[in-house]
This record gives sequence, C-alpha cells and structure tokens, in this order.
Amino acid sequence: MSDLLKKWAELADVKAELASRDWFLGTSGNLSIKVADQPLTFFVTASGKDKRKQTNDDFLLVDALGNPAEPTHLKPSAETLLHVEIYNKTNAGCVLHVHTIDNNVVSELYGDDGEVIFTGQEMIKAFGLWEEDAVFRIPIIRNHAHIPTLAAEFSKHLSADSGAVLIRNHGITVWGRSSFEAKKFLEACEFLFSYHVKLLMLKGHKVFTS
Ligand SMILES: CSC[C@@H](O)[C@@H](O)C(=O)COP(=O)(O)O
Ligand SMILES: [Zn+2]
Repeated sequence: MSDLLKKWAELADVKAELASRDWFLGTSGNLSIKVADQPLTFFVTASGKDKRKQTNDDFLLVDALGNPAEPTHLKPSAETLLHVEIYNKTNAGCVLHVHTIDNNVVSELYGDDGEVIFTGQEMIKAFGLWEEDAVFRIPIIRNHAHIPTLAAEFSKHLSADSGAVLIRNHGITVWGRSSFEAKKFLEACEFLFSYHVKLLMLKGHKVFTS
C-alpha cells in the first residue's frame, strides 16, 4: 500500500469509529490527516457528505491554503481553513471536528467565561496531565459564520501540538500529533462533557426533590 493510501485508510478508520459513536449527525463534522510537510498537503473530508457513510469520495487532498491539490469534483470541508491554521502553526498530524449535544451544551454553559475548566478527574490524564491537582482548560470561541474570521480567532489558541477548542453552540475541534492522539483527546473531552452535563442535571434534580 502506498503512503498516500495508508493515510487515507488511517483517516477512514478514525471516521468509522467516530461514526459508530454517532458523532456525525446531520452531515456535521470534518476530519483531516497530514500527508506531507513541505509543501503541506493533507486529506480532508469532502463538504456536505454524510460522514457515517464510507465511500471513495470521502476525502480529498488539499494544499497549504486548503485548496484541492489535484483535479477533483469534490469540495473541501467548509471548515478546512481551521485545519490549515492547525497544520501551519503546530506539529499536529490529525484534526477532528464533531458536533455533539454535550459539547454544545458545555460551550453554551461556559461560553461567557471563554473557557471550561476540568480538575479532579482521572480522565484528564489523557491530556498528559498527571498531577493530582492538575487543571485542564478548553477555550471557547464565538461561532463566527465568516470562516476566515472564525479561523483567525481559533488561531489564537494554537500554541501546542495537541489541544482542543470549543466553538460556541457549534462543536469541538481537537488536534494531535497522530490520529491516535487526536482521537484519544476527543474521546476524553466528550467523556468530561457528558459527565459534567449529567452531574449538573442530577444535582439539579436533587435540589428540586430534597
Ligand atoms: C450541519 S453541518 C454544518 C457545517 O457548516 C459544519 O459546521 C460542519 O461541521 C460540516 O461541514 P462540512 O463542510 O461538511 O465539513
Ligand atoms: Zn462544524
């Protein structure tokens, strides 16, 4: 198998796994994997597709500006510019973006604070934070409809080779050095969001019934 096909297969595997979690509702979500550094090329999901389906049109190769790197009838994801920012500013190898109810609820709950903070939970070790009192922060940015504006705001939070940013009432974008790391980050984020939302709901319930 060529290196290009290996990258395609790697991204297809991640996509299938996220689909099995039902994280691509209503054609939402986009994924990418870096293929080469100089010049930058990466596979990104084609825009507007049902990402739960597996087809030969799932991904296309794009360049450092997010434009198709070879002739194709496919359109790169509407949010390709965010992927471009990540690959240009970090050593990330893979970028994952999903819309879930939990990530949207958390982004709205803490949107005015500009970040959500997690501490005292075993799961934050997934982000490489091993100290008992470690704190994990996820920035929350406004959901600008104008993608270059969204990408510019998103870009301010790109200082590490792995990380996560919530886009308010939209979704989460996570990146990692490898597809393994990006998926681990995404799963850990969604675990924390789901835990937090359930805890708040139960606490509210307790307040009302006690
Ligand atoms: C209901 S999908 C909304 C889209 O604008 C976008 O947010 C998204 O995640 C998918 O867009 P896509 O262009 O398919 O990558
Ligand atoms: Zn989106």
